Amino acid sequence: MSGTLVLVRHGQSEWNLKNLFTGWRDVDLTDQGREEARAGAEKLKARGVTFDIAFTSALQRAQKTCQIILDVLGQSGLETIRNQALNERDYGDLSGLNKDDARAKWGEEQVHIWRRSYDVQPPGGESLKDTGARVWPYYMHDMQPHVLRGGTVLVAAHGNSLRALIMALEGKSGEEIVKLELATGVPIVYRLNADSTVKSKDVLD
Ligand SMILES: O=C(O)[C@H](O)COP(=O)(O)O
Repeated sequence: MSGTLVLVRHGQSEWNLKNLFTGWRDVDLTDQGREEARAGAEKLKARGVTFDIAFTSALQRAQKTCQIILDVLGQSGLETIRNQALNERDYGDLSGLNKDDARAKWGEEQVHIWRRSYDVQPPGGESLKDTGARVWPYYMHDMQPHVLRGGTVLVAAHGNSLRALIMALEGKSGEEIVKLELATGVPIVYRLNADSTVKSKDVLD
C-alpha cells in the first residue's frame, strides 16, 4: 500500500512582504498570502484530493494556510496536529532584520550561505541540518506512518522546515539542497512506495 504526502509552504507573510528574516517570529499572512493558500487549495480540489489528517507548525502563518486549504476542500474540521518541530528554521540574531540590509552589511555570499547552505548556522540560529534534526524524527514517528498506511497527509509548514524534509524524502545531498527554493502556497504532491521511497512528485504551480 502506498499513500500521499502533500507539502505546502505557507502563503506570503507580512514579513515576506517586508523582506525581513522571520524564523520563529509569529507573523500573520498578508491578503496575497491568503489568496495563494486558496489558489493552492483549488489545485488540490481540481485533482480530487482530500486529506485524512493534517500537520502544521506552532506558527500562525502555517496554521492559517492549513485551515484555508481545509476550508476550500470542505474539510474544515479535519484532525490537525500542530507541532513546533515543523516550525521555520530559527534565524537567531537575523530575525527581524531586512534581507537587503543584511547583504549590505555582511555581503551577498555570506547571507546566501546563511540562507541556503546545509550546515552553516546563522548567528544564534539553526542551520538546515539543525532544522532537519527536529523535522526528520517528527516525520518518521508522527507523519510517515499515516502515509504508509495508505493515507493522504497534508503538511502546511515553512520554506526551510520543508526543505529539510524534502532533503530526506528525496535523498538530496547538502550541495543539492542549496539550489532548492519553495514558492509560497504551491502544493507539492508526493506519492510514496510501501518502502517509504518516493514513487512520484508533482508540483502544482
Ligand atoms: O524565515 C524567513 O525569513 C522565511 O520564511 C524564509 O526565509 P529564507 O528564504 O531566507 O530562508
